[in-house]
Amino acid sequence: MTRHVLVLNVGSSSIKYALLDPATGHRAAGGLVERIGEDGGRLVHHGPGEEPYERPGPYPDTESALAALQAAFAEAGPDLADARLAAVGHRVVHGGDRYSAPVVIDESVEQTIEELIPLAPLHNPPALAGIRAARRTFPELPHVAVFDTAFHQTLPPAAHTYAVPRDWAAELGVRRYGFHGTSHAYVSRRAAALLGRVPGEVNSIVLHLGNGASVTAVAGGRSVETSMGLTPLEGLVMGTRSGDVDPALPAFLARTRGMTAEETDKALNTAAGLEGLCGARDMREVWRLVDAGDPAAALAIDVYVHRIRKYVGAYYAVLGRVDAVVFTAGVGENDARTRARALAGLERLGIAVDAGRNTAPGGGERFISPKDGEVAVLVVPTDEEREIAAGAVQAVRGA
Ligand SMILES: Nc1ncnc2c1ncn2[C@@H]1O[C@H](COP(=O)(O)OP(=O)(O)O)[C@@H](O)[C@H]1O
Ligand SMILES: CC(=O)OP(=O)(O)O
Ligand SMILES: [Mg+2]
Repeated sequence: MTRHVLVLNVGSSSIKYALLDPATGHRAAGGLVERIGEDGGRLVHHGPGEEPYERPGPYPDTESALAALQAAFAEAGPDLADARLAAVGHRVVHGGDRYSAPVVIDESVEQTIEELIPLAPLHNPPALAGIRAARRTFPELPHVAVFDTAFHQTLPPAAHTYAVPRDWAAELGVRRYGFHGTSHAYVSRRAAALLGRVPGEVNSIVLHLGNGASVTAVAGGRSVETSMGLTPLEGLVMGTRSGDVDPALPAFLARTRGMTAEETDKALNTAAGLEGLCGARDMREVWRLVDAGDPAAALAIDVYVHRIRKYVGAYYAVLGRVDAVVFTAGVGENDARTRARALAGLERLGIAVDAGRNTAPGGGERFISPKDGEVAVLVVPTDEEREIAAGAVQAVRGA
């Protein structure tokens, strides 16, 4: 085997992982440890065998989950020694304004990730726990952090500055950072390739619609505007996050319901979005409710697609010229109904979805705009793991 990278995406209760060859993108294995620290913990590993290798937990913590992952490789393959690991690549959501590229992890990088916890309370603590545990599990390997924020370090000041007292920015780092950058970078590059052009010539609007969701305006390969801000709460409607609300809302809730800042923050992150509107966070479930005649679910879809359409129009204005609108992540890649609804009525902007192409079976990279469409509308499956693996190798070479 050529040299591989083990990519870890450690979330609050799960670890997604992949073993891949950064040169070709070939995935030798991958899997998921879910419900870490809860009942019903489970590991599912896809190795060389036909059948997935599954092991029930419990997995009380990140360390035990990583041990299970090592055991899965040992028992179901491929052999990690044969993979001649070049590095372990870690997804880290918040890198502040310190990192615009992947970085080899040392004590000071760990410390920065820790200092940024207040800005990404849901995401940075598990990532840091994962880094610490993985460095103990694989002490001989270089570990590289690849940040969601890095691609957005090109945002111009007019886009990343909030109109608030300026000492908040200087003393506290209050500004827009943007997230999902690894996905936006990869997907915008693939979109340029599908148009047969170099990234520097292409303007695109990338819609990353997963559990978390964000939209980025990419001008000539650089992020110039994005919907997430100081934290991954701002912008689009998400599975459990509100996206944009009036900034006066927390004060209003404090006065009327006595809710603390912490309580409001938690509610807006975990009990809002689709979940808050209709009791379901999974888009497939939301559509099931719509089809069963549930008016709350129908409204949830209306709010979700209205928000997307509003951002597409705004980012059209930011870019001036748009070559492609690109859908990616779980909803963007799989949900033709949401795609069609989100871009409905934008024909005057040259943006249209062809019904036949949009609903044609089969995944992969594809055009869903009409043949003579002015703006290309594309579906590009994201591959954050491949982008992280490539970034890890680049950082190790540069170190
Ligand atoms: N076939 C599908 N139709 C509609 N939504 C889908 C489909 N498959 C996955 N999704 C949605 O994608 C979302 C998860 O996206 P994903 O990119 O996997 O999220 P994350 O990586 O943030 O956990 C869920 O809301 C899920 O319902
Ligand atoms: C930053 C972010 O929202 O990530 P995720 O979509 O994985 O929650
Ligand atoms: Mg995701």
